[in-house]
Amino acid sequence: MTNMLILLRHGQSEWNEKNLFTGWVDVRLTERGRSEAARAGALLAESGVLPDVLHTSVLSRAIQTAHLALDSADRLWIPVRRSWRLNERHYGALQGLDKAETLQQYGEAQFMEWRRSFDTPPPALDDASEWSQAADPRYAGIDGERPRTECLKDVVERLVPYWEQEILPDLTGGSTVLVTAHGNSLRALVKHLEGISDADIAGLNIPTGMPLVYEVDDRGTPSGPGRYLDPEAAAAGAAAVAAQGR
Ligand SMILES: O=C(O)[C@@H](CO)OP(=O)(O)O
Repeated sequence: MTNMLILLRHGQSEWNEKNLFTGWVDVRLTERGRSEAARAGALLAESGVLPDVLHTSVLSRAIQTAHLALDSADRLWIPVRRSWRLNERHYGALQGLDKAETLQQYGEAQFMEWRRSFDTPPPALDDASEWSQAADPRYAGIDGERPRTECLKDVVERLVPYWEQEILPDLTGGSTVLVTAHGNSLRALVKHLEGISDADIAGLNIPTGMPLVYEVDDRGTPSGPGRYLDPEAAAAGAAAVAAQGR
């Protein structure tokens, strides 16, 4: 049996607009981000890909995106699961820094190593930082696992168990699943789904607010690469993400 999986990065956030490293900082959508999310839901409705269950991160921008998209698709009523395991990659001490200034200060090689290498995390974020999540009640239950920085490899390691134990059973049970998450948590999931190498994943960028659809078999293997419902806009959006900081 084939099962439908929709991946959706949140719409433009306040910190995407300001060009700041975001990670686990809980910023909201901009006006543009809200319309991207609503349009994503309209695309789902037009294509007849209607979600039966939603999995989101615990960050507000992904939750807002899901709500707006499901509202346009008239599917606000579907069951919802939330997990920190779908959160954006924790950006460590880069959280809150301007991308262009960081590029200028540290140079292209270091900047890209932090942004897109598979296994080099940025320096850890101090618990006393104003951008730390140390006192955030939503992470109270995961103290041993709450990161202070993460590379993409760390995200794969915390996300794949959630994919296997929580998302895949919904899919193989016959539900069309919508996952609303983030640029780097979705890069981790796409890497796992499509078997992309540690080196090649550096070149993959996920645009904001663009539904990416997979047909997945009962073992979780997709029939082919993901298909954006609006490929042209998705390519332009991905190029804009790749160019951030420049
Ligand atoms: O700042 C972030 O958390 C991410 C996604 O917005 O940025 P980048 O694309 O640079 O990894």
